[in-house]
Amino acid sequence: MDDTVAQKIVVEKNSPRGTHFRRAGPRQKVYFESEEVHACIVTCGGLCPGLNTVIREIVCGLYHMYGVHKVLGIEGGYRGFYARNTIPLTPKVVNDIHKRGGTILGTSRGGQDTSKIVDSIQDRGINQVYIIGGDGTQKGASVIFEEIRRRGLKVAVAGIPKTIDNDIPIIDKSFGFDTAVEEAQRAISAGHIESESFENGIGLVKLMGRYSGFIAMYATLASRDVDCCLIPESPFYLEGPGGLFEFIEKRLKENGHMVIVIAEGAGQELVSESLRTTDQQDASGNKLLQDVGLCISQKIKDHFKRKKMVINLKYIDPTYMIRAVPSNASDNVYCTLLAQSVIHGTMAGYTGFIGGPVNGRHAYIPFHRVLVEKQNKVVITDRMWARLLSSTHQPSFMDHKDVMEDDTEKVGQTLQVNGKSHLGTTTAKARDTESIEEPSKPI
Ligand SMILES: Nc1ncnc2c1ncn2[C@@H]1O[C@H](COP(=O)(O)OP(=O)(O)OP(=O)(O)O)[C@@H](O)[C@H]1O
Ligand SMILES: O=P(O)(O)OC[C@H]1O[C@](O)(CO)[C@@H](O)[C@@H]1O
Repeated sequence: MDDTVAQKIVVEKNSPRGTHFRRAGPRQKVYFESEEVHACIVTCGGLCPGLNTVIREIVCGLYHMYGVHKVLGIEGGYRGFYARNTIPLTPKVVNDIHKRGGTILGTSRGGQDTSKIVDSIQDRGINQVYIIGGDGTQKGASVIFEEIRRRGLKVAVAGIPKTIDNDIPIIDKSFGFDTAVEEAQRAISAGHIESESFENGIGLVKLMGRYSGFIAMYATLASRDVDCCLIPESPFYLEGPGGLFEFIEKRLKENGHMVIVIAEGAGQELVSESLRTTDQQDASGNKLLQDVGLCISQKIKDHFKRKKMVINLKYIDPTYMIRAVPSNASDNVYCTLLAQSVIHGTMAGYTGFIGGPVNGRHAYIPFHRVLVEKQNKVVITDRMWARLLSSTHQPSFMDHKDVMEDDTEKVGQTLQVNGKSHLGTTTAKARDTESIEEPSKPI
């Protein structure tokens, strides 16, 4: 391991930075030293509350804590490295950006040409690259890191995980998630008010969550207005005993109205063949999902029409309203911690890692560790889902399908779900900070 890029500075034992680094051992008492740090920041993938806050804190942290004055913003995602302009970022430029949603840099999907990206990094004399984005983005970051290593460049690459769906593995939580849950409640509240105001009113609210139902689950638990929450991890069925239609009839009879929350990736198998376009992908190769909310709305309407029962169903899709809002107070604090932790890691000479909290402690996790892990998902035999079921009293739909097999380690644990016992599984993910390997130093 060559530390030529690092200048050895002994950190004051009692300084906050000293405390921060002591946890991970003496090698971290080494700061990044090149002639001059020249950093760049890029955001890729979908929007997420808090993107601007992270950008702001990287710029201000580098400037104020490390005297770094050269920070470039790459416009429009990965392709911006070679196809767009750059924006010089200073504390003055970014001062107020955390109050706005979106990203001042712009973002995109697709357009990952590693060779051209690294050429651009090399040509511009950049020696620190901060990459903010979801799992696709971090795969791209890992490839960029490998190419930089192959070329023998003294450039640090650091990833800041972003996904509103909260499905990045290993880390405790992704930024923007709290804000998304809070904003989702506004939509749920609208659905509740609409449903209450009409005879047999049904508010159907679609929330984000392509493969994991965290937003739907937490928004349901937080709001208490939801009668039924449907997520990708919990298959459900419509007709017959224990099915969704039967439950809707029961709730309408009892209360005269109800609210259903559905995550965008739930019940995709119920979307009719004609609507399904399995081969369609976005520019990054992600499968495009059909609007399950619209589809289920129609199926509910058809069902009650057949039964000659009048219902008033209001479908609410707040997807982009939720993603586009500025981050709330707790996410702003969290974004600050994330950004500072990552720049400390990079200035300490680390590269090829994503930064994030693991069991409440900030960790630097090598790209290869994150990329081999499966997406974080709601475990429907875990306590949180059981809590939701007992809060909504919805059917578990477990009569119909067996509990989804999860390839995480199974721990014998019996849970009461809808009055029935089920063998529980808990996620035994690599959550132990000690087990996380050290990321590399720039060569
Ligand atoms: N396997 C991969 N290898 C290299 N680059 C990738 C890979 N997958 C995605 N990318 C690139 O990463 C960028 C973002 O990817 P993607 O659109 O999948 O969003 P994401 O980072 O997963 O965020 P979100 O959670 O919002 O979907 C794109 O520019 C895409 O080309
Ligand atoms: O419409 P876009 O911008 O491609 O993004 C949609 C996707 O992005 C996410 O918000 C984050 O991955 C998903 O929940 C959603 O399916």
